[in-house]
Amino acid sequence: MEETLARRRFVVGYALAPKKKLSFIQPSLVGLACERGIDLVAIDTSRRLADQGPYDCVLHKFYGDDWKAQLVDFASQNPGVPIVDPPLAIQRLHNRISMLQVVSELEIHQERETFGIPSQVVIYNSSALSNFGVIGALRFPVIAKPLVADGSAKSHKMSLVFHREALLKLKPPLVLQEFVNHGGVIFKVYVVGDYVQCVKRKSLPDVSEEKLEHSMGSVAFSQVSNITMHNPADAEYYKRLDEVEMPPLSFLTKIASGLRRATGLRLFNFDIIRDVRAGNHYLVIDINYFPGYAKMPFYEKVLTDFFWKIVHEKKEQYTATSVVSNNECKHLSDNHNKLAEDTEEVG
Ligand SMILES: Nc1ncnc2c1ncn2[C@@H]1O[C@H](COP(=O)(O)OP(=O)(O)OP(=O)(O)O)[C@@H](O)[C@H]1O
Ligand SMILES: O=P(O)(O)O[C@H]1[C@H](OP(=O)(O)O)[C@@H](OP(=O)(O)O)[C@@H](O)[C@@H](O)[C@@H]1OP(=O)(O)O
Ligand SMILES: [Mg+2]
Ligand SMILES: [Mg+2]
Repeated sequence: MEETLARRRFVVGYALAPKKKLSFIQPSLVGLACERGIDLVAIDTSRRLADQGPYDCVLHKFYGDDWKAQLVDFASQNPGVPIVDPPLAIQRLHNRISMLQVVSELEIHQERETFGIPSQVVIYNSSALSNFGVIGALRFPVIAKPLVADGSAKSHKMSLVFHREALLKLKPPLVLQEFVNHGGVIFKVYVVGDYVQCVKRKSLPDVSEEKLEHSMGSVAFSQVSNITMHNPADAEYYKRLDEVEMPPLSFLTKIASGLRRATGLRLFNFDIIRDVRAGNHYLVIDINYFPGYAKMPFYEKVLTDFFWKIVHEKKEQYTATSVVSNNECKHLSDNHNKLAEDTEEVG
């Protein structure tokens, strides 16, 4: 028997929204995983999950009560198959208060660096926006963020608010979080199981006392740090960004492991900024489930290694039986390439 035929293959079933599928399921990832014996197979979310498979792992960024019930049903029938990640664990990130609560609870020992979260208050109704007892302790400017962070476009719509009066036009429920000057650079820390990688991204510029005094009302913005295409007009900024020192990886790894343990999540990133007033104090401002990994250097290898570990941890209980040779991996990758091109032409 040929060696390739004798090798056991594994199936990772994925349930992702169309946009996420397009960005994450790249031919380069599908091809590499295939070479390592792992087939990435789309789950048909219009059919019962428990009727599909067999899978060695279920990967998902998909929401709703029906989907949660499907996962529970699937888990009861396939107790050995890991679900990445459990809906209950993900849910904690859908509220910007419970999301950061977990950071405040971490106990990490690091010689030089310290970390925390910005001061913030939660506002459930409009009357609280004019209640000095509620907002009196906040220092302006503040960022108003929707309380819910469920991945909808609405949940990313924010405003930088310079003065108390400008709060009145905001629509609760929201979180008012103190804006911390951080040199216009944000660090995005990608976590994939026990792997951690940090990248620098553009952020909002610092607000000086003078600017605060002369600024009126508020400024709306959305997903500033998601810009990967550099505008040539910003050449000077990106030159400076290149030179910005990263936080020590050992420090970020400790935070990442702490968050992994506390939340039970394996796929997430967190945004962290360095307070310009105290060069070694950091603030975690956001945590995202299953972020845009395709923007992370070497994502194919990192994710393939992760899938490999997950399916091998469970290999005693395997049920999937598909057998594909390396030549077929090439076909699979080519087909995905074709699919991606077709989709691009359509879109
Ligand atoms: N407390 C803060 N102090 C300074 N800047 C902040 C603060 N909170 C947010 N920002 C800036 O606003 C941006 C958006 O905030 P945040 O990351 O909370 O939003 P998001 O929509 O959840 O982002 P993502 O696209 O990463 O999910 C940050 O990337 C950062 O540039
Ligand atoms: O769109 P991208 O692939 O870039 O990924 C973004 C991801 O969108 P998607 O899951 O719809 O793809 C966002 O998730 P939701 O909050 O909207 O759920 C959020 O995690 C962003 O932080 C990600 O960007 P990154 O932080 O990695 O730069
Ligand atoms: Mg963010
Ligand atoms: Mg976010």
